[in-house]
Amino acid sequence: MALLAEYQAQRASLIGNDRSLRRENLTAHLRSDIELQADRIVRQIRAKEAETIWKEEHPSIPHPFPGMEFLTGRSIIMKTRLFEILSKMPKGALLHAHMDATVNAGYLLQIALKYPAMHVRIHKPLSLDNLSTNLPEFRCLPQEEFSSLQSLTDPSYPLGSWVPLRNAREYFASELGGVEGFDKWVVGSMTINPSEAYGTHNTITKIWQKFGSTFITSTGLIRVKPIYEEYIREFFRTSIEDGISYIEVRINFLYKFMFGADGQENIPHRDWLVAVDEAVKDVQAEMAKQGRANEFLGVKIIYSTIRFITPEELEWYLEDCIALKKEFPHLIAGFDLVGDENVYKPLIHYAEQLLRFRERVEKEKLDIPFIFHAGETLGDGTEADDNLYDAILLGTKRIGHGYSLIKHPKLIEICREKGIAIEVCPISNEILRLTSSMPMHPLPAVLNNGVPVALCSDDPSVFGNMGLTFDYYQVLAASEITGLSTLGALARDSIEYSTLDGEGKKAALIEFERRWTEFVQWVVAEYE
Ligand SMILES: O=c1[nH]cnc2c1ncn2[C@@H]1O[C@H](CO)[C@@H](O)[C@H]1O
Repeated sequence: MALLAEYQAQRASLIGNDRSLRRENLTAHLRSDIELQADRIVRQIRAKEAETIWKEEHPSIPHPFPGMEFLTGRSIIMKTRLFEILSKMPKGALLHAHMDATVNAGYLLQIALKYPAMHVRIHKPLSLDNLSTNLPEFRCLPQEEFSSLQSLTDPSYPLGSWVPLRNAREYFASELGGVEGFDKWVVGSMTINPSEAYGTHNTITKIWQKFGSTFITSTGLIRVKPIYEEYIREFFRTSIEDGISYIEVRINFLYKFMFGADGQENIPHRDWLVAVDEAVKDVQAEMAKQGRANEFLGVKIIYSTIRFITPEELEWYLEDCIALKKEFPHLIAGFDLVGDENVYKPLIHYAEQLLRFRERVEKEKLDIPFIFHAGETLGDGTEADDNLYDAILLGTKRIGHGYSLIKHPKLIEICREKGIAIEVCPISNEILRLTSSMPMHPLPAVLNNGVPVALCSDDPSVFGNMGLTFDYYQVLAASEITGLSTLGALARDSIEYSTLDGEGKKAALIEFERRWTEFVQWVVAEYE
């Protein structure tokens, strides 16, 4: 018996020692009694739901489990109490999202339908068999080019001709579902559905083909000034409703102009920034009117372009970024290169331009850190994986995705010591087929090696993970140890590792603590 008692003591000590290194326990001393109580309640609810709703039969979801494939499990997630709780949780900052993929696709279509200048065309006849691959192309036309065609689907439709969006919708063939069929077709072209992610496109290469096509379609609608203005307001409002109080959003500046309401493609980048500035002010004013001013602390932009351009072209974008920073110092937070790392150019391809940019930025005392996507791959020693070396050597402030970081002990050490936070996008990684479900995601390994992490949604309109609640849910549901306190630590880190400056960051952290306390009190009052 003494033998076993001694073993038990050793066991408890080892577990205690190991657990003490986990992220949430590094700040355990800061936890209030009420937070501990809320954390315990949430654990009980999670355990109960794992045994009930996640074990029940659901029509068309044969083998549910917590942390399962998001697109299949989404309807179950939304019925859980855990989801209800997390949707009320203050999330801190959203540090990784692509602007073009932040507003519900159906809502975007509704905005676009207000503009008679918006047209649509196709190049192949539409049929029930090709609805998911025969994609709509949208464009805002100048008045003199408006078309009077009625239908995209009539046999007399001249393929490749523009049809006013409203007509195309109203006269969409009834065999293809009429108006409702049109909406489904358009929304389907801007989103990924479960049979694509887990069936027809179930490889990284194939899902990226589908994923890339959603941007081609949605950009046609979004890159129109009046639509953009409404779009970004909706993004900010829905984020706030989800408990996000500050945003660093990546805007893709690849196209040099946006279309104006008059159908002319002549709106330069500086006007895109003016639009963001105005939207932030308007939404802040709305919030102030509701007595909720402190729930929305603002938005910054991570200037992005796509990693298929030439190094010479990159020079233009870097100059453009510097010019915008000088005119809008409060808006430009950093610089990034985006797009599929597995197929496009690695960072090393642009090293010379990036190094010169860094030197120049330092000399002119401009604050434009690199905030690079890197290691969003399953590769081990591939160019995409090696991007992690270059991102770190080039001085990246944070790493977007860093999915393959876990294979690099030295880089983990550097991230931990230098405080390079990883923007982890759990649902994005699963839908883009890096992992088949949350229990297989490397997040706990990264986190428990002391690397700071901010949870992010990446492309919520394409994946259906609007806000941050779904990503937090997947992380919480897939663990036995991660608790509400861990999520609180992650939310706090999203502010800590943002580009907010000293005073701004301090204020944001104070406000977060106020909301966090209110939240844990609510959990206890409501669910005890
Ligand atoms: O997870 C991602 N990794 C890399 N690039 C991405 C990701 N999500 C979106 N984009 C890229 O951002 C652009 C839209 O602004 C798109 O070109 C898309 O490929």
